[in-house]
Amino acid sequence: MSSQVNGRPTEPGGTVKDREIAAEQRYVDIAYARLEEMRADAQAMIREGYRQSLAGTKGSLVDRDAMVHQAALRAQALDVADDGLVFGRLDLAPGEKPSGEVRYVGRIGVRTSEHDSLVIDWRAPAAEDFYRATPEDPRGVVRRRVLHSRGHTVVDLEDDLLDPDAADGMTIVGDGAFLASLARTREGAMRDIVATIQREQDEVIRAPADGTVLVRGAPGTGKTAVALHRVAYLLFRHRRRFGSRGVLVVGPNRRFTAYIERVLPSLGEGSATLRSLGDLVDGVTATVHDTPPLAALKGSEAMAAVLRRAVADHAPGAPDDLRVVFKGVVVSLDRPTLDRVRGDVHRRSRGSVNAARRQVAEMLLDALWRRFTDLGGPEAAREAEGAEAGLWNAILAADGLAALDGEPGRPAGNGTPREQFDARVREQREFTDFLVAFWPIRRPADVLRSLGDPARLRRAAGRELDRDDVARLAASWAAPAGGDAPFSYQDVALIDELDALLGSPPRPSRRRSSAAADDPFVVDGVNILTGEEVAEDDWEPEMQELTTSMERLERSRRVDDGVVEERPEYAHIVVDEAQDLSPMQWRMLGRRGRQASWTVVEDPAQSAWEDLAAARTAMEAALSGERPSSRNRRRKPAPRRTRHEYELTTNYRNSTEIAAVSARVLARALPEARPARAVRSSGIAPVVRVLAEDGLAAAAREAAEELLTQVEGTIGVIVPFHPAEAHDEGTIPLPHEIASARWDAASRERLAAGLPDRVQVLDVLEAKGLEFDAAVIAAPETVAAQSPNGLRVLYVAVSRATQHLVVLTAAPEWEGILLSG
Ligand SMILES: Nc1ncnc2c1ncn2[C@@H]1O[C@H](COP(=O)(O)OP(=O)(O)OP(=O)(O)O)[C@@H](O)[C@H]1O
Repeated sequence: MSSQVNGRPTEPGGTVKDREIAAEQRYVDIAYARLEEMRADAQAMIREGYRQSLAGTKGSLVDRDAMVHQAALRAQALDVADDGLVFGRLDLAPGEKPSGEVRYVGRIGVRTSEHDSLVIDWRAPAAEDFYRATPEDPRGVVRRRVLHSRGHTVVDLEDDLLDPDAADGMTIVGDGAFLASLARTREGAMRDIVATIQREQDEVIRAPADGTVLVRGAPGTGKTAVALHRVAYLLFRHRRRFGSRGVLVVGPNRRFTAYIERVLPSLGEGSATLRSLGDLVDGVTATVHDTPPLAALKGSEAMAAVLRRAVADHAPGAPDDLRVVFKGVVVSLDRPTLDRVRGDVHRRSRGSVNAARRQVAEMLLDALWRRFTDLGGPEAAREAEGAEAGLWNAILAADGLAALDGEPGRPAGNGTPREQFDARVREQREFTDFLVAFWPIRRPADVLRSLGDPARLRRAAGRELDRDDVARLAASWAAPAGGDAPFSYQDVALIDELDALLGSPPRPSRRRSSAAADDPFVVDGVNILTGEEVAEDDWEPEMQELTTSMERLERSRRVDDGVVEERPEYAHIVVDEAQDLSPMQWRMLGRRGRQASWTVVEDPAQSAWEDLAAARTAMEAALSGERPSSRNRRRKPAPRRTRHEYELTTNYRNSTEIAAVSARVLARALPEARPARAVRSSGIAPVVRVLAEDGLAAAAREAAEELLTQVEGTIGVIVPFHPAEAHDEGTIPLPHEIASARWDAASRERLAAGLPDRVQVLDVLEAKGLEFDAAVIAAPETVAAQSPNGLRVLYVAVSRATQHLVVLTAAPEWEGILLSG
């Protein structure tokens, strides 16, 4: 970036820069005054909306809803623009206007009451030059000026002279404020970068809205920042398309989503949905990470087939014989027959097991009828009925009473013998009770937990899992004493897969009780075949029309008893840290974006994933809108949608000193990879301390305390991952497992006890995507040995800090590895 310093005093009490700042302040004041008027207009509109609602007609309620909603959005956008409304100015080369046009760029567009532009929205086409112009390609821009403000006050300026030949008498001021802004203190939450978006970043932000935008870049190159600004851009430019069907932003974990959650609102966008991979399924929350080997197992696509078989197994507690009586004949189905019925239903029911109870009822009746005819059918029934009537008549005669009416064995009622059979069997409570127990409505989370039973998991394992796999998986889902096993991030994708296999139960709806009064499948007010609630006559359909759009949305996403009623689909999905998604997680995302366009940002060098190729195949399937299927695993690749690929090359996070350390780790992890270019030197050398293994935790705390006196912002203490996975007795833990066992939750809590909030103690997997002013890395040797891609995990850890890096190791060779390569 070219800039010239020019701060010479010109007159008493002021510099050139002061004068320029004062001039810009006058303009900014005018823009704020107009913003205030626009705010007053929006408030007036909200009041008008409520006034109309008092008129009370149905039509006016709908109008009110729309008007208040629009006005509230507007008021919200105007509020976020309040801080740093104007941040850029472009002076264009003389063209139609002899002195050249001046454009101001800001967080939102502001026009005068006569509709002349005062400030251009940063996402508008006219603002593009602000981010794209360079001295090599000035695009008609002579001078680009960045205004740094605090609240409504302009505090600094920085100019780039892009076309010196056209800069006739123009003042150029600046002192590297951009680089200075990179060194600013981090406050624990990510901030927007609208004022300083760089050209290569802007190209990604404004990339075409269709197909897939794939962005790669090393740590700190702004991938996350760019992805979020792209969301704001897409919602601004294609509001109708993306605003109505929604944009989903997915991050790796909750710590990360908390870190980035302020960026979109600060850009005036509250409408995108931000979720971590652990919260994508309504009603389920991941609270733990699996160890890398267990995550690899749970995340592999083979689990799709395992889960399909698990769903086809009998439900826990399902009865294994059915007995009904027809005309005195006991007809029963044994376990093998019931298994056959179950298998047939699963083969025929397409993707909605929970909705298949009607089919089950029909197939059970078929099987019962076959069994009945095998037993002699109507003939046997006649005989049985005859014997029964004979017995009764004998009893009656003994009491001196008349014999029973009717001929034994004659069909009672109408219809064919089969129809009569069906009607009689259906009426029997034994049959309906059996149906409910044999084919219960199953909740995905329960099915997953049921696989904590090794015998059940073994039945589902097929060739996909060996004995060891079964034991490890079952142990992770088995209920510990006093509760349920917590769900992990990978479990959530499995639950979503199960949800897709089970399908929603038939939608509860209401109908008139009179229609259902004599229906034998209505048990306790619910039709057990359709799931319909049979209501009394108090249902008022007109009430539905009085709900607002928000209430309708709420209801459509309602979670009913743990069964996800409706999985939302989005128009655009942003996936951050995409290199770490497992195939099963890609399948989960794919279900939410079959028609979506995508922005995928990743750094393969930071991937903890072992089988990246399998994850790539699953990613391609998700991006192409392919319907994932476990039956048809050798699927034809779907036609690829348009793809735009970008690479970001400048590291805005790390000082050059820290970047050198991370480049050394990268060279070991992936010798062929290229590190990004860091642009800011801090003069602060990274530190490596060699200590005894058992002194590492105490040293980490000491280092954090020391750093508290050196930086004003955040400090991350990044420790090895603690293996939560249960070990079989007799298994000898590997040395790194012994070492990492020191970093369990209790020791981490001890480490953090009493330290201020700006110190965070977290494990290497949680550190992904985060940023701190100072980072303390404990035991790099353990991190590197913990998983096959441990060096890449370490690469993530050492690239988190902006200013200070302190590494504590018990392995002396790591001093050389990190400091001299
Ligand atoms: N153009 C820019 N102007 C100012 N700051 C920027 C710019 N681009 C990026 N940054 C800052 O650099 C830091 C790193 O950005 P970000 O977290 O988006 O990088 P990343 O590529 O996603 O990193 P990682 O791969 O480690 O997750 C953030 O503090 C971000 O605000």
